[in-house]
Amino acid sequence: MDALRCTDLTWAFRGKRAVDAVSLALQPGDIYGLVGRNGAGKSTLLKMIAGYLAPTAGTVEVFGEALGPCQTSPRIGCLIERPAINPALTGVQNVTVRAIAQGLPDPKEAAAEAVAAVGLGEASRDRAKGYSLGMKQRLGLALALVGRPDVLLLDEPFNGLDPEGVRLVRSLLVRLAEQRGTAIVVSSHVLDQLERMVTRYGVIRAGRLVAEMTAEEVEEACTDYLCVETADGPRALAVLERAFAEASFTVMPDEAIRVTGPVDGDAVGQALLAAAVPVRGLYTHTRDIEDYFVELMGGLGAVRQVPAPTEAAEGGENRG
Ligand SMILES: Nc1ncnc2c1ncn2[C@@H]1O[C@H](COP(=O)(O)OP(=O)(O)OP(=O)(O)O)[C@@H](O)[C@H]1O
Repeated sequence: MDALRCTDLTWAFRGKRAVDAVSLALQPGDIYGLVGRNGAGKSTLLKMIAGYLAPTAGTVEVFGEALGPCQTSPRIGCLIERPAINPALTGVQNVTVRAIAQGLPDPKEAAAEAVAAVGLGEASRDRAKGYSLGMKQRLGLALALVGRPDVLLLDEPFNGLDPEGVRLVRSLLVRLAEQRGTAIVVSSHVLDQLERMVTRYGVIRAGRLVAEMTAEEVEEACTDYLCVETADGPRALAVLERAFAEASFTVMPDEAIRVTGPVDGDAVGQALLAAAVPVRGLYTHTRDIEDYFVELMGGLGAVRQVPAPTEAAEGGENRG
């Protein structure tokens, strides 16, 4: 069963669709990266799923249970825009209040677990009014995590975090997905951070989900060619052309050979070694993921395009 399913989710304001018939589904353990330019509609989409904003049209289901407009689910934890923090309380008190509001059996223990997970440390006993941006962000994450939600919605979770915090949060999210099966939707402009944890991507452009792809598909799309550097270019080329008939080869002015097509680096190395061709270098040239997504946000490449919205969403009434 899907942990989260959105169908034709739409939010229109003064005739403009900030989110336009977005449908997506997450299995337990999925980490879904939402990518899009400023104003593309990522936060608005997350707010509707979280129950902060009533959709103009469309539905949200959590483990098969439909949520009404602006209905929050105890199975969803979220960090969207600025977290609601009481500055007069300490960090751990803020999280305890949230745990009590959720009716958790042992709110203090649940709060302690959440603040420990985000590495708030000693600061958790200080009043939140003195918190830095990064500490507020960690506290916001602890608020999202308390009660061990099955679905996490995180809007720019790396904002304000120092490099250590970024690493901690990233590995925490991967652990939650892998060990607890938490389904996570994460929007971020920090693409190289997303790249290290996301299992699937969704690209939002002008409110529409224009493309979806797996992490493997992105990796493949970002892998341009294999570069072989040898002292004997002509002989290396002859060996490779014989061994890999389906690949294409380009000899560069410095005699390096660029190989594109269905070829594995190890196999190339072994073929050259077997033919006693000395190899000086063998590496895969990859395109920067940021370049890839910038291109994608402006124009589609060879990825699975998401079909246009259904008629029901096109004519949807405001539910809120
Ligand atoms: N309360 C609101 N009233 C009117 N328009 C809004 C409101 N909230 C968002 N919008 C509009 O909806 C569109 C999507 O905004 P949203 O904040 O969801 O984008 P985003 O992808 O999260 O952007 P960013 O990356 O900058 O955070 C924008 O054009 C924005 O101006």
